Amino acid sequence: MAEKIIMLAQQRSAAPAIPSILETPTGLLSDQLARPLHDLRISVTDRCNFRCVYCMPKAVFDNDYQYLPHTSLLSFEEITRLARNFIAHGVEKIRLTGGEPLLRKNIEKLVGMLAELKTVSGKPLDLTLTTNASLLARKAQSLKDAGLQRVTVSLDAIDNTIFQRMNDVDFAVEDVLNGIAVANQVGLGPIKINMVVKGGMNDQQILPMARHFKGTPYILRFIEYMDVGASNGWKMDEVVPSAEVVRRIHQEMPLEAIGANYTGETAARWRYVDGGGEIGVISSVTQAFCSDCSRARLSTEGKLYTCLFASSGHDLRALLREGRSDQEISTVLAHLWRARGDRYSELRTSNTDGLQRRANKVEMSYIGG
Ligand SMILES: Nc1nc2c(ncn2[C@@H]2O[C@H](COP(=O)(O)OP(=O)(O)OP(=O)(O)O)[C@@H](O)[C@H]2O)c(=O)[nH]1
Ligand SMILES: C[S@@+](CC[C@H](N)C(=O)[O-])C[C@H]1O[C@@H](n2cnc3c(N)ncnc32)[C@H](O)[C@@H]1O
Ligand code: SF4
Ligand code: SF4
Repeated sequence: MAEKIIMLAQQRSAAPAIPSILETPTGLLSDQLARPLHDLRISVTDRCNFRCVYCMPKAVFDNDYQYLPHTSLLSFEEITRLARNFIAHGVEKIRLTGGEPLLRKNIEKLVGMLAELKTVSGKPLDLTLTTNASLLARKAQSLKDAGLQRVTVSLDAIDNTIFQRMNDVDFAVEDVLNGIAVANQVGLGPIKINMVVKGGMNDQQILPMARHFKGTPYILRFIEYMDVGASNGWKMDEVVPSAEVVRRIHQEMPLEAIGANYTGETAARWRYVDGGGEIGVISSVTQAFCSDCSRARLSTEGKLYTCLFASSGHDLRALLREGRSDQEISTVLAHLWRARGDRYSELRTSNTDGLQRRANKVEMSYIGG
């Protein structure tokens, strides 16, 4: 397979109409929908110590669940080598995720290795990590020292009973808040707080969460519950549209829309009219943002996925372990990105029933959220 892709890419790049990737001045790529490759999300483990009902429900992720064996995982050296190849094609942001990334042993070492890489234009990477914060208070300082720039923390409720119902392992809100405070103190900000809103589970927490974080340095973002993977039993009627989230908050704490920080940002931004800071809404179900999607995902075992909702990936680990050169790996990446036409969420909007039947969508804990 890899052989075929390399040959195909070489044939293509030999044709006069398509410049070879080595001739591309900045190494920047564009896919079938003219989207650049800008953001690489790396899943460093498929394991987690939470069992969030919308992500790793206990009924599926039980004691018999087969996680990947350690030998399947990419080593830190392999991750860094692939990251360098992605960066050569224009990646400027790397997010470490999972599963719970802070469960990966010596994660600080990987952060240190990635922090040394520079973008094509010579700037430092935007190096960040998404975490449930269970180990954040303990690790924040060493992550900062290793070169991590910022963190995003998931928190689905400010009410302890509701939060514990969401994480399903009795983890306390107070401990997440402590992790956030320590991360902020050591300089891992600006910190974003991600809340997945699942209708009937935690939507009554929209206002309490907004009240809690208003006027703090933290940016709260509400995420529409998505049909990722095949185990969360997703139903459209459990999605609370972002427009409803904004309506509820605006009624009590007036909001106004503000522009995006950058093209392809997942969140639409709103600020409090009274100067109390900003919130974001991530409307991947009701207002899909595929048209600007510049995100590639590297799974725990080294497969490249060009969409969060893909059912298969491309085995980059095999290339590494077969002893391929950086030039060959780079050629494969270029070929795969140029062939990319994914826009699952946009298609879902127009055909929910049909897409629900897509088989074997990968789990978010495996591909990285
Ligand atoms: N459908 C879809 N959802 C996504 C995608 N990327 C992120 N999300 C959702 O948005 C959530 C927030 O993602 P983050 O990684 O915090 O967002 P981000 O926009 O990369 O964050 P910043 O770097 O801080 O701007 C994720 O947990 C997913 O639920 C995507 O490519 N497609
Ligand atoms: C998969 S987790 C991995 C990182 C870390 N364990 C955490 O929870 O922050 C990354 C993000 O994906 C989000 N997520 C997981 N399942 C989701 C779903 N079905 N719909 C929307 N967001 C989801 C989580 O809320 C979290 O913010
Ligand atoms: S959302 Fe994050 S914390 Fe929750 S189960 Fe998934 S990987 Fe774990
Ligand atoms: S559904 Fe796929 S193409 Fe659309 S924004 Fe998400 S990852 Fe990107």
